[in-house]
Amino acid sequence: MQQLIEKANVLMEALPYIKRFYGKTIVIKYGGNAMVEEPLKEGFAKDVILLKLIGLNPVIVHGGGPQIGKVLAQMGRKTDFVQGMRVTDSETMNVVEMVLGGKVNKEIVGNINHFGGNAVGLSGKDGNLILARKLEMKRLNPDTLTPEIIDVGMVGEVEQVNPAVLTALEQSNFIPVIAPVGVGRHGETYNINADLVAGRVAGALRAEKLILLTDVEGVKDKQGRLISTIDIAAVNGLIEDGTISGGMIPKISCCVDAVREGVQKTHIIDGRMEHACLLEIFTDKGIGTAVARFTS
Ligand SMILES: Nc1ncnc2c1ncn2[C@@H]1O[C@H](COP(=O)(O)OP(=O)(O)O)[C@@H](O)[C@H]1O
Ligand SMILES: CC(=O)N[C@@H](CCC(=O)OP(=O)(O)O)C(=O)O
Repeated sequence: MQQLIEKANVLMEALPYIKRFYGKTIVIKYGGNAMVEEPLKEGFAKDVILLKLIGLNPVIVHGGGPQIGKVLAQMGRKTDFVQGMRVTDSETMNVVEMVLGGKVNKEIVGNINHFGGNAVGLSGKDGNLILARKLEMKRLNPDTLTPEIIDVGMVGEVEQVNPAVLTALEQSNFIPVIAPVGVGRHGETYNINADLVAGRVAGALRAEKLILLTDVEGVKDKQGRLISTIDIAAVNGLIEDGTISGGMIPKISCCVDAVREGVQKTHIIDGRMEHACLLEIFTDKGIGTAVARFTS
């Protein structure tokens, strides 16, 4: 009997959050282990279905870097990364589009639909969702110490998000699953980092939340302890003093951009944990690191 009451208490803990987030958009960047391990894949699909059925509006943006890397390796092609971006020539672009828009996207859509949801896969080309331009990447020349532009090929940055197709899908109760491929003004195809796409989609939709699933607990301090909240005003300092480095820099920067565009709260959470999204959204403590405007 006690156990049953505890179950009811757990459900009741979610009540104020369901009320608060009812009808609101939650953008989730799906990637890392959560997209590889079977129980986590199933758990994620079910979490998304639950969110939709209780009246939230989940929008999924997925990654797939390791999956692209695997196919390129099988083809005997090597890839280079510059500042976390895959150098993308036209043949690599074809593989990226095939893997992200094909296999990876359809597997996620298939899983959500298999467990009872109603997902639709799309890339940034569909409905002109993600208008992109070539990313101008700069670095300091180590010999001359002058800034120079490095050509990373068909790597794009988001110029504009046109959310009409997402609004139409929401009105028909579909769950959109977006591959991070963009289209240029002349119809060219761009490979875009998935975190950046998720941040801009969340901004364009004025989402209530942006959740980035990664393979660490969240943002950690120099002693390796989880930082549970970060004000956007503190982010630059944490980068400058070396607390935040490497792959965490683009992640937290995209959280800051999303907050500036009107997203209420962003979260970097551990996708290795089962039901990570539900634990973040529906519990008092939440998990991972919340990045937002905590002071006015
Ligand atoms: N302060 C920090 N807290 C947590 N991780 C950090 C921090 N600074 C750098 N990192 C690095 O950032 C990585 C996450 O970025 P990345 O590997 O690009 O994630 P993903 O593959 O999920 O997109 C962590 O594995 C860690 O090595
Ligand atoms: C330009 C660029 O690097 N694009 C990424 C797109 C996929 C991605 O971002 O996947 P993850 O989130 O799994 O890293 C790539 O080619 O790997």
